[in-house]
Amino acid sequence: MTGMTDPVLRVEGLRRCFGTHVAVDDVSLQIAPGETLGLLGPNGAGKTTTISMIVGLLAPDAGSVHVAGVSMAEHPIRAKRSIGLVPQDLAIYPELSARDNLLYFGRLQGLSGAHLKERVATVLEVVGLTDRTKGASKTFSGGMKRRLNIAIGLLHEPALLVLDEPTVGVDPQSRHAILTSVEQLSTEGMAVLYTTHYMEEAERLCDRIAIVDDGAVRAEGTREQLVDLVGGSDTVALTGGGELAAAARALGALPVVEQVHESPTALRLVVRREPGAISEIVAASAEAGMVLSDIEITRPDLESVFLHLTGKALRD
Ligand SMILES: Nc1ncnc2c1ncn2[C@@H]1O[C@H](COP(=O)(O)OP(=O)(O)OP(=O)(O)O)[C@@H](O)[C@H]1O
Repeated sequence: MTGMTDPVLRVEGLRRCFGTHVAVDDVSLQIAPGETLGLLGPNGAGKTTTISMIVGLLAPDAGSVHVAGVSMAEHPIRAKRSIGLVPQDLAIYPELSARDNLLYFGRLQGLSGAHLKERVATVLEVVGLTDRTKGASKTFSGGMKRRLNIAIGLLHEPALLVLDEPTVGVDPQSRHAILTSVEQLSTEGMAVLYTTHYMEEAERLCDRIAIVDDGAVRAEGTREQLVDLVGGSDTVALTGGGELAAAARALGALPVVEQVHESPTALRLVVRREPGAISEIVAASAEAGMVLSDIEITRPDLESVFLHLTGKALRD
C-alpha cells in the first residue's frame, strides 16, 4: 500500500553500462504526486537511458525503480500500468486519424466502451487536438503528432507521466500547447518526469530539477536552490576577434574571474559579482589584443549553474 505522501516514483542507485561506457551512474530520484521533476542535461548526458530503465524498457545493471510502490524488477506489468511514456520517437499509425489512433491504443491497454470514448475525448482536450480528430495523422505537423503521442500516453490515467524531450523539433504553437498540458496535468496531481536540454522549459515547468551530465546527477533542487550554488557569480560572454587565446589567459589570471571557456569567436567567463569587475575584464581583454564586438552579462540561471557544475554549456 502507498500512502498519500509516498512518492509516485522512487529510483535508487540506478546504473547502466554499455560495454565499458558508464551511461548512467548511481542515479537516485523521487517524485511526489503533483510534482514535476526535470532532468536537465545536454545530449548524451544519459537522460534517455535513465528513462528507459525507469519505464522498464531497459534492465539496470544496478539499482531499483518503484512506481506507485510497485517494484519494476519484481512486478513489471503492474509497475508499467502506472506509467504514461511519451518517447522521443513517435509511435502512432500515420494512416489513422487522431481519434482512431487513440481508440486503437486504448483498446490495447484494455479500455473499452463508454469509458474509452470518454478517455479519448478527455486526452484530446488536454493536448488541444479536439478540433483535429479527423483526417489521417500523417497530415499533422511534427508538433501535433507529438501531442497525439502525449494523448496516447495519458489514456490509461497513469500516476506518472514520463516525457523524453517532448518539444524537440516542434513548432512554437505545439510547444506552447505541450507545456500548458503538462502544467495542467501537474495541477491535477500527476507526477511528471520531464527531460530536456532547454533551460527555459525546466525553469517554467519543474518544481525540482536534477542536473545531469556524464550519466550522473550533479545537483538537484528547486531553481532557487540550484542558482544559490553559483552564489554571487555572473556569466559574462565576450564576443569578438583578435587574440582570443591571449585574452583567455589574461582573464583567467584576474582574481574576479572564476572560470574561462574559450570558443573560436567568444570567451565565456564565470565572474564574481564585484564593483568594477566588468571594466577590469574589458580592459584586460583589450590589452591582450582581443577586439570586442559584444559583451553580454547574464545573472545566474540554470545555464550558469550547469556551467559552474560541469564546466560545459548545456547546448554545446
Ligand atoms: N544502446 C546503446 N549502446 C551503446 N551506447 C549507448 C546506447 N544507448 C546510449 N548509449 C550511450 O550512452 C550515453 C547516454 O545516452 P542517452 O541517450 O541516455 O543520453 P541523452 O541524455 O538522452 O541524450 P539524447 O538527448 O541525445 O538522447 C551516450 O554516450 C550514448 O552514446
